[in-house]
Amino acid sequence: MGSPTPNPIRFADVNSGNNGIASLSAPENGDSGAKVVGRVENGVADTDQAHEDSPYSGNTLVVEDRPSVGDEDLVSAAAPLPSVSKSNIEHRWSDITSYTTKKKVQSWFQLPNGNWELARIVKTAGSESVISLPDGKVLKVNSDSLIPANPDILDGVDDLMQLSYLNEPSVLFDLQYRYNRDMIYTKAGPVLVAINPFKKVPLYGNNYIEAYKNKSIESPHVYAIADTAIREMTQDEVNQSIIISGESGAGKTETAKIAMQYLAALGGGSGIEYEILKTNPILEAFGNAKTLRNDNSSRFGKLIEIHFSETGKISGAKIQTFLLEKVVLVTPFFIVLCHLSRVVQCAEGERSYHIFYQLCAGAPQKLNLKDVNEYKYLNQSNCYAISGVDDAEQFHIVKEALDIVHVSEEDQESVFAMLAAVLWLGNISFNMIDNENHVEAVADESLINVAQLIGCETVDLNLALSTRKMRVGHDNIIQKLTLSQAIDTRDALAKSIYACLFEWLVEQINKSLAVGKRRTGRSISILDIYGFESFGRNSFEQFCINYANERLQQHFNRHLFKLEQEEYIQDGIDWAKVDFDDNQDCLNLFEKKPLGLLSLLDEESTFPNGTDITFANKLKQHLNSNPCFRGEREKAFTVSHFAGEVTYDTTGFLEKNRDLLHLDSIQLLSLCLCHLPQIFASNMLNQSEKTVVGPLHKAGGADSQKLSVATNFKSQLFQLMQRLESTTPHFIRCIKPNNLQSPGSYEQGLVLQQLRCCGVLEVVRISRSGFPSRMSHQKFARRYGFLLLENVASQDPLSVSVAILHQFNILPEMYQVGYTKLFFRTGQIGILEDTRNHTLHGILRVQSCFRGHQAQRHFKELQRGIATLQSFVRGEKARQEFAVLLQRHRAAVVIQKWIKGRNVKKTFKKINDASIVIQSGK
Ligand SMILES: Nc1ncnc2c1ncn2[C@@H]1O[C@H](COP(=O)(O)OP(=O)(O)OP(=O)(O)O)[C@@H](O)[C@H]1O
Repeated sequence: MGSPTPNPIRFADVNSGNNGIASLSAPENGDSGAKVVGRVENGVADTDQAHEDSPYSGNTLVVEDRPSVGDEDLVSAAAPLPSVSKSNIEHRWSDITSYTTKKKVQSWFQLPNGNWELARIVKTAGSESVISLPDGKVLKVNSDSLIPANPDILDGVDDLMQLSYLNEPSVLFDLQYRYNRDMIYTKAGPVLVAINPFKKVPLYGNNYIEAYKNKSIESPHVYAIADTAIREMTQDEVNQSIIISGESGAGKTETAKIAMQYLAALGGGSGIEYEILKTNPILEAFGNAKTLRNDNSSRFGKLIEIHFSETGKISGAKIQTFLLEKVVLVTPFFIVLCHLSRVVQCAEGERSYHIFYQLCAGAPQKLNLKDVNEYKYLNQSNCYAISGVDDAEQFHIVKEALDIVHVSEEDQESVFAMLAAVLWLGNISFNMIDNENHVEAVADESLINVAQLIGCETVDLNLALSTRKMRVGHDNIIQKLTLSQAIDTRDALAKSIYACLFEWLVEQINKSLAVGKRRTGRSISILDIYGFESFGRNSFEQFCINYANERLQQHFNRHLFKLEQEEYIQDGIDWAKVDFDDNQDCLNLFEKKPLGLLSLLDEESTFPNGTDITFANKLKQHLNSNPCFRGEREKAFTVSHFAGEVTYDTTGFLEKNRDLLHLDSIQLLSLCLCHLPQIFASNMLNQSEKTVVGPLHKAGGADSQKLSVATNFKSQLFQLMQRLESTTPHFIRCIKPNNLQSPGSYEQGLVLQQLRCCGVLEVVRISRSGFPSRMSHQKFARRYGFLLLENVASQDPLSVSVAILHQFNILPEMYQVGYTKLFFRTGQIGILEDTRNHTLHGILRVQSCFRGHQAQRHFKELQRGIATLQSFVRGEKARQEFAVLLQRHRAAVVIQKWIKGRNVKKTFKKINDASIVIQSGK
């Protein structure tokens, strides 16, 4: 757990000698260290959005939608690689061999900062390899520290199962590759992985809903999951569930809303879908708060069951909530796992539930409310506002939503009065009245306001806060409280009022959404539940949450196993060879009676002298031999969960588990004139009566007793699991890419930790232990048939497929031949794929040589032809020119002849004339 530890490896500068090769010593623990992947390219974004109703949804950027990268011809194909990592989790699903180094394929190498870098293997000698990194560094490393990377063609595949090498860095890289291109959804076999973009991405809205409905888009999406759920519900007549998990801020609530949006769009028409969507602002106002991890953190888990009519239209819905932190009240369909300490105190930089701030900003006049910083319950954390959120505006949205779910104006006024009473309760202070530290409440405006708001006398309120009725034998005595007891009582009252109010509101919402008369029993449930938690200090809350996750994980494992099994049986193959790791041992550690964690906790909680230390000792005494348990020093113990080891500090376990209700406070509420406090009191009394016969019942005790928190939690969890068991589940795992809630940043260590915690890597592992790669006979024959040495053109695809398997000596235990498909163990297709690629490369080379040769010959012929042609042309041209010249020459000669003749004639005539003159003697 936790972030990965960097390797203790040394980097040397390439130029600092050693032949330009930096030497690395392998990490001593054999762990290849931290995680990650490079190749970051920025995405962009814009959208019409699914999130308009959440003001907490972060910044908006302009983004282009890009198609998903995928090759339908790609298959899962990994070489048979042994594990390099000695770390527990790595070891279980790594598959690395010397294959990588032998073939000099590109590999992942872990840098000292924990990130993974793509490395090219330059040379391998013995157990060492020389690699070159993208930044030009050349390093000598232990070959075992290299993990094979996938060929480029597999970059960004939309199902992790398509990766040839299913190792952690490859999974991380694939998710990062897609995340950088705003493709936030990726499949991991049957599971959808959703990475929180922390910005609006153009993947939602009516056009997308239409496209998924018409199947014109196939890339992974919450819409696709919701669509499958609707289809399977209608076709198989089986209820469906969409189970969304992830850590705080990972995007569960947004994902649940996106799924609801799709269901509402497809099953809408009656108008009830609008009401269902409008429950979100109410639940968020009362159940969400700003925490350091998320500005809009749901402090409760919820199950929304959406019912459908025969015609596929939504006919109603029912909401169950699971508030975080401790069970206060339990009804058949309602777990309030809520310590609600946030109502009375919250950490620096965090806020209490949104509704308090919204009320102060939106309706101060009506209830004569002061500024938020005037209320002690709100001003201890120095945090009043959330950037980009207008609390007054939100208040109006909540009021509007309350109208829509038919909470009357009068009831709304009462709700706000209860909230104001909680705020004023925090301002009640106490005065010392004797020297035994006994106190009574100061009769100031706070006391008067609370009394007025809940409808009781100030004297009664004072008595309820500063005294406690005790029953000793048959006598009732009144005990005065000390300052700390009075403060505890006041805070407990505030928390109870808030918890009851939340419960009452959910009840009203459920009444309004009540399943229509024409009930078919068909439903789709969306479970938005807190994921596995492991912090520096883990307390009772993490204990309950992780126990719940352990149960959900078992549900998840079994379902996946079942799916695999069904496919194998359908195709008639021997599925008994699939290994399957169950987390039953860990669940036994929690649930076993009488020596399980929960039973021992309950037992110790019943002892008046039981303390957190005696509880821790008891655990160590009885459970030390359990392989899933380890006693730690002092009050701590460690549990080996499916997602890793978690060390719990037992401080506060007993007190939180006992969760006593004070009868005085309940009686006060029952005597109030206002109707809500009366309802709250009767609910609490009913509850305590129902559970009074539990193991914690103390005969004659003064306090109302009930089942322990852990026991209640367990029984509610069983109910929830029973409900989920009867549905076909669809899993969505939300991942938070960074802790800064900032778009574009992808912290590999953080992502890896979550992938492990939410079992995504485990899905991959489970699938790998079966026959994860599968291909139809036709496709297999088409893809690899050309590799066969003999001519198989006339044979059927199955015979061709078998011939291929024989030719490549694939061991019988590595594949199964089904009726329609071939099933392969991990890595087998990789070998074929490699041969196919090499052969294709070879063919390409031969083709290119042949084509080159042909082209050369053709070129030479052309050249010769051109030379001949040129010589003809030139000769003809010369001849023509010569002819012209000759003609001219001849013409010149003729001209010359004539000129010369004429000249001679002229001369002759002159001489002749002269001769005649001379002869005549004149
Ligand atoms: N698909 C999404 N598109 C855009 N923004 C998202 C998306 N999913 C989550 N976000 C952002 O992340 C924030 C936290 O998400 P969300 O409240 O759903 O987390 P969560 O897992 O329910 O946390 P918590 O357990 O604390 O309630 C949202 O307020 C929103 O800004």
